[in-house]
Amino acid sequence: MKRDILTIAMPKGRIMEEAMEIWQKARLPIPFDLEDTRKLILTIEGEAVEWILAKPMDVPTYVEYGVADIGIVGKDVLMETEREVYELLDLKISPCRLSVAGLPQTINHEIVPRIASKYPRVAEKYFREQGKQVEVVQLHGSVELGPIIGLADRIVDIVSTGRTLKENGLVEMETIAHITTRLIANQVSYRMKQEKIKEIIERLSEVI
Ligand SMILES: Nc1ncnc2c1ncn2[C@@H]1O[C@H](COP(=O)(O)OP(=O)(O)OP(=O)(O)O)[C@@H](O)[C@H]1O
Ligand SMILES: O=P(O)(O)OC[C@H]1O[C@H](OP(=O)(O)OP(=O)(O)O)[C@H](O)[C@@H]1O
Repeated sequence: MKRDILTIAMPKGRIMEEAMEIWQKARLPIPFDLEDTRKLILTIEGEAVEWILAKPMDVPTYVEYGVADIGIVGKDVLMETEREVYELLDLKISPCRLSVAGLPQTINHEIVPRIASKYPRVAEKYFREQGKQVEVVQLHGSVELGPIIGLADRIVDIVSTGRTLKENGLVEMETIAHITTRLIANQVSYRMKQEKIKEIIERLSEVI
């Protein structure tokens, strides 16, 4: 942890685009060279702030280990990674849901159905709590392929507009959780850098 600098873990991709909008509205500083850069650590002139550009699934890891003081991350990732971090604020951006989906009207002949997912822990926990035994196969993307190519009976994945399911002939069967993006903090940073972090929370709260 850097004493005098607040380090923010920002996920590259769709969350960053929306997060930048509320960051701007909240009059919080943003690095200039964000659009066209391969840099992974960005500083802001005149501000005691730096951004780490991270893969979404890695954001809670950086924050738990204290290499980032705060982070922006989807609730889906928090549920999957189960990291020891404080969840401070619901930014209410990138809304979607984590759902079970599959081919319509399939009769499950398998005693232990196979579930493909980018979220193996969430999937296992969900079916276990239902008293159902399943085999979970982890994929890293294009999860909707699973049932179509015969790898899995069902999937557990993000659904937003439903377009990906529809265009691949799948239907949403059960909703596991409604998801939005959260502001998280390292537990020690939250105490040591309370003033800076509280100011960010206040400013963001005004524009959410
Ligand atoms: N289709 C979607 N619509 C809205 N929000 C989404 C959608 N898909 C994912 N999200 C939310 O945005 C977060 C980041 O998604 P994104 O697609 O940028 O990353 P990713 O595909 O998990 O990461 P990567 O492909 O870089 O490993 C997810 O964790 C989820 O909270
Ligand atoms: O309901 P929709 O609006 O169609 O959105 C859902 C899709 O968006 C995400 O995929 P992403 O674009 O991140 O690609 P991925 O398959 O590589 O994860 C998610 O995994 C679904 O596939």
